Amino acid sequence: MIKVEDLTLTYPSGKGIFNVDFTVKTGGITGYLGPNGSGKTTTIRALMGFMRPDSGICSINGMDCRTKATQIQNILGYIPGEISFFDQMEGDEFLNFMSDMRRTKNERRKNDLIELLDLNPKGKIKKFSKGMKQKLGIVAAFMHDPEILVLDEPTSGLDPLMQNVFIDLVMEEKKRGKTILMSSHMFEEVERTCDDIIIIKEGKIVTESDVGALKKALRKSYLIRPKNMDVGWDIMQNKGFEATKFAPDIIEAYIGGDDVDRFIKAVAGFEVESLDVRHQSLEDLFLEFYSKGGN
Ligand SMILES: Nc1ncnc2c1ncn2[C@@H]1O[C@H](COP(=O)(O)OP(=O)(O)OP(=O)(O)O)[C@@H](O)[C@H]1O
Repeated sequence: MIKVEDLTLTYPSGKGIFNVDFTVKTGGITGYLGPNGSGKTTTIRALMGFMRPDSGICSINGMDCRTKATQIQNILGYIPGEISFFDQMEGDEFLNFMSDMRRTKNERRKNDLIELLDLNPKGKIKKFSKGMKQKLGIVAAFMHDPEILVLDEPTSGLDPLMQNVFIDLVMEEKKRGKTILMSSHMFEEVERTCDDIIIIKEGKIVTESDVGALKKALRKSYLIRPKNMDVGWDIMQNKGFEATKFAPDIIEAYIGGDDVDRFIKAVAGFEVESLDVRHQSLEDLFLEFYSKGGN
């Protein structure tokens, strides 16, 4: 279990994270989303024990991330947001170095991951492309088969094919009962893999929900192109529907499931050139949270 309790960590500039509080339950996978500079990496740095919080505690499987960082390393796989390796090392040398440091050797799993990601780990890391470095980071994080995974934008730099391979890998780990916290800007990857979603903005959590509940909150809207915009607009307003002007000649009306009949009767009251249904996607909802701070 990953537990972050009332965590505040401020930089001298006053930026940072404030009273951040969440739990990733054992066997669960939580997506950690937020705009650039919102505090995802800062939270993860505290979880890794790299930074001392001003207040609050974070723990992994009951071990304090500050004082038990070494013990935690043995059960943890971590992909940093910006991967910086020992550039002079060869890729496979780096993987051996990591295994030696953790005192774990699982050659078979390491080789399976290398094959899965289609990585050639030979050659100096400084000559690796961004995607190759990311793959090397993934192998290093997963090769000791850790029970906890903390992944900071794990698919950045991967091509779409590899992003899919990675998502499948994460799903496989989830089936095997791993506990995963994953920061991301990729809505699709979060939607496909996560049980729970946390959105952070300006250092504060603005929403925390399970994906099922978020999906239930998705609204349906209708795009109506009236023959006469003024007439259509007035009728929608007078009948009290929540509507916006999607385009100069198109009205977007947001209609709850129990209001459809009333809506159809209202639309029958004016001449309509076209009517389309628009399903709000999770991505639309996330973007709303990003821009408004969530409500
Ligand atoms: N080492 C640092 N020293 C001072 N300020 C920092 C430091 N690292 C981050 N910050 C500031 O803290 C805030 C949170 O940054 P953080 O890197 O945690 O955001 P993030 O959500 O991971 O962003 P991104 O999506 O861009 O990776 C930002 O305003 C950033 O400028």
